[in-house]
Amino acid sequence: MKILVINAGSSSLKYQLYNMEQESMLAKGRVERIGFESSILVHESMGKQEITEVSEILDHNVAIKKVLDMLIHPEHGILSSIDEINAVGHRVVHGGESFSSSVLVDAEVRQEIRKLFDLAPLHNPPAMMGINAVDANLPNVPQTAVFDTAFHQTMPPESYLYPIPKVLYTKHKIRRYGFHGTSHYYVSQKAAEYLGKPLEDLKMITCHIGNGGSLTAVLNGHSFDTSMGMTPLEGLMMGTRSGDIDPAIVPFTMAKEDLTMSEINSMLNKHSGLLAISGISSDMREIIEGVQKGDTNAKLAFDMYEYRIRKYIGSYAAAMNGFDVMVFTAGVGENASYLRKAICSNLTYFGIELDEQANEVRSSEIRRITTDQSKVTVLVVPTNEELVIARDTYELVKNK
Ligand SMILES: Nc1ncnc2c1ncn2[C@@H]1O[C@H](COP(=O)(O)OP(=O)(O)O)[C@@H](O)[C@H]1O
Ligand SMILES: CC(=O)OP(=O)(O)O
Ligand SMILES: [Mg+2]
Repeated sequence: MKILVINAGSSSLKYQLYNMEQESMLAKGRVERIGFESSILVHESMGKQEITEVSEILDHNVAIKKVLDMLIHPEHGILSSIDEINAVGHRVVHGGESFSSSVLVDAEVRQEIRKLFDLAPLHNPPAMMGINAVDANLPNVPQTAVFDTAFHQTMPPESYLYPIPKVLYTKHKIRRYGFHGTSHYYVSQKAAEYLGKPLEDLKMITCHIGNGGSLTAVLNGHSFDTSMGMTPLEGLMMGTRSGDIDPAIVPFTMAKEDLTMSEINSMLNKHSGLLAISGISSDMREIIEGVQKGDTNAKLAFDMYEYRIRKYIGSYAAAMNGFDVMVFTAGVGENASYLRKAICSNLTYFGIELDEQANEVRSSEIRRITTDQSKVTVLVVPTNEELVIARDTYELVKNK
């Protein structure tokens, strides 16, 4: 069975094609700058050369059409016909309280995803566009929705409620949902498997640090608390997102700077975080380069970023009354040994003893970066959200 996995963003679309019998990836790629004149499609079929195509891709419908054309391209493709695609799985960021597991997309599911546009204006509309685009181009193929929020539906009310009037929860569902759940789920499973211990017996902190970042306290295999909130803005300092700030800053700044709601939203989501403090970039690679060159703004940005991660680790240690395992994952977590070292070197109170040599190893494999004596085991676990989406999709469609 062949499954296409789609992760649609507002102006981008990432995809992977899987053969589920072997769980092997057949092709992957991304479309960037959808809606612009010069959109970019980067495609790679396994065993063939990567190809980059620049053209005008005005919407997600055209993007999907281009991806399908590329999959059957005589030179760069991997399929002889698009009829070989048996199902399509979508990453849907916000599932609200309606979904605690992945589902087949039907009319009801569509309506629920649409209802959640309000809560995830940057993420759910493009996912819906992706679903509609697949409908238009592959009308008879079953589609599934895999939610970032699903794994976090096990959080207890003391974790997910905000201390504000309760009517806001009952009326508008204002609460913590948490995101990157597919990744937190995957890496926690992998970590337990690697250590040969039942996940149910472990207290784990998973650190998904990419462009967006979140930490999760995984208690006995379930999400107990997580740093992102009603939206993916809360929690850690991120590439361009502020993370936690005093909520009073919002009305204060709106008044002082005469900003609209959409302007303040854009400021906190797109013009804050590493980018704002460093004045250089939202990309951790460039921040670390800046630090190493002696740039003081880059250093301040790095220190704030690291300190805020460490504070969350401390609070989740308190939340679970200790922890046995900590996992680093996603673009920054998997690659930035410099950041991992800064974090771990300042957590010796918890009995973390970094193995500096192991920390510097570059690999795409799961690995331990603490010594044998370390009280807490720290691992680097490459995440694979697309594989989880493919597996869930396979489970949902295989007997249909
Ligand atoms: N070698 C590296 N060192 C430090 N940071 C890196 C490295 N490689 C990638 N990154 C960081 O990973 C981030 C992207 O992470 P990723 O998980 O792919 O994000 P997203 O899925 O949110 O787009 C980049 O912004 C970059 O800062
Ligand atoms: C939910 C979220 O923040 O996703 P990403 O990290 O991909 O932006
Ligand atoms: Mg990501």
